Formats: sequence, C-alpha cells, structure tokens
Amino acid sequence: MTNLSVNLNKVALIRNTRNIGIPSITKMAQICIDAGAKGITVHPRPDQRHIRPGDVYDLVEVVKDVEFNIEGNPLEVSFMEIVRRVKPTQCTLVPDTPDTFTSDSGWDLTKDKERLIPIIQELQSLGSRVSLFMDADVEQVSLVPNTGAERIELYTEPYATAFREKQDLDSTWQKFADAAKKAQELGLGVNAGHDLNLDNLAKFCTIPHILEVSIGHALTAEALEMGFYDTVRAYLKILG
Ligand SMILES: CC(=O)[C@@H](O)[C@H](O)COP(=O)(O)O
Ligand SMILES: NCC(=O)COP(=O)(O)O
Repeated sequence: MTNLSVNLNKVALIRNTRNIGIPSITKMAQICIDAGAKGITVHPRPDQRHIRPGDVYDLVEVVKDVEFNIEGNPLEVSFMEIVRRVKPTQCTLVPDTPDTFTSDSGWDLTKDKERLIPIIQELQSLGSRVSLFMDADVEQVSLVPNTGAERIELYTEPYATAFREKQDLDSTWQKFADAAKKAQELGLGVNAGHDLNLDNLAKFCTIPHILEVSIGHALTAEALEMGFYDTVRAYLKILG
C-alpha cells in the first residue's frame, strides 16, 4: 500500500500573500488527515517563500497521529534547527540551493556522500527516518546504502513531463522502475514525489512497492476545484 503524504507548501504560499492567516496550514492539514492522508509534508525553505518555521511547530500537534515529513537541505542551518526541535517521523534531504525556483535534482553522492553521513547519523539519533532525494539513476542509488539512509525519494519530474508531453513515457517509466528495483534490492525503502498528479499517478504506481508519494503542487491546484477532502479521497482511490 502506497501512503499519501500531502505537501502543504502551496497552501502557505497563498497564506503569505496577506497578513490575515488564511488559508490555515493546520486546518488544511487536519482536513487532509480526516480524508485519510497518512502523512503531511512541508519544505521550509531558507527564504520562507511558503512554509515558515512557525508553521512546522504549529503542525506538530495536528500531525501527531500520521507521519510528519520535513524536507530540506541539511547543509542549511535553518533546516537543522527546525528538525532538531521537531524530531519528525522522516527527514527528506534535498540538495536545493537557497534561491532555486523549485527542487530540480537529486543528490550527487559521488560529491556529497561524506558530508551527508554525519548529518544522517544525527537525524537518526533524533529518531527520524532519513530519505535522500534522488534522480532515477541506478548508479547513484547504488551509493545510498553507504550513507546509512533508510529510504530514497525518487524525483519524479522527468516522469511527469514525459507523461504530460506523451514523449518517451515508457522508457522514462522504465528508468524509474529500474531505480526503484535497485533500491529495493539494496534494502532501501522507496518514496516518490514532484509533479505527481491525479492523471499521472496510477501509471507511476505500477512500479512495485512504492512506500510513499508526497504530493502538493498539483493536489493544491486540484483542490481549488474539488476541495482538499475530496481531492485527497481521489488520490487514495488511485492508491488503492
Ligand atoms: C522536494 C520536492 O520535490 C518538493 O517536495 C518540494 O517541496 C517542492 O518545493 P516547492 O513547493 O517550493 O516547489
Ligand atoms: N517531495 C515531493 C513533494 O513533497 C511535493 O512535490 P509537488 O507535488 O509539490 O511537486
């Protein structure tokens, strides 16, 4: 069974365009949890363009009965300060630069592995599971076990683009299936996320044993039409 973790970044983005506190991050989280989401994901970026540290702290009480996944670059002090305080279920480590438009690549472990090992050890000592944001690259995935991380999150934008543009879809899907298989053979759990939506999710999840999909941008857009509760229900119907 693949768990749905709802990313609330874009709810925060809308909230930040006025100083009146709506839409409420905690209220939206509760609606998604009531609808059956098994996790909430946030990505508190250094520039606080959407999720702010206070949002993360406010969510702790709301998210206590489901998984809390905090994403970020652990080489940023602000990220480590937040996770040290919150000790979330899972930390998903993403190699984003502070000014990136959005997450756009996985780690290059040939370069970053040594720096990540002590960070991963610290996060695990806090009780958090660690997932590394990775491209669908078998060679890179093969380097993950040496870091000590328990999971990878496959960066699914290339799949979503192939699906949307109906170009090289099967070969692109196969790359993700191969990367997931390699990870599972190495004893790693496999999560996935970025640009997944109601149209492309079903085909992606024909890849066996995807443990979690974290979805936010498209889900928020879909919820503008259907509401968060019904949108989450629609995703859960696809996940089975
Ligand atoms: C890591 C990833 O792919 C997304 O979870 C990320 O949180 C997207 O960030 P934005 O919502 O800032 O585009
Ligand atoms: N890790 C992916 C995530 O949390 C949400 O990505 P997106 O659905 O906003 O593209």
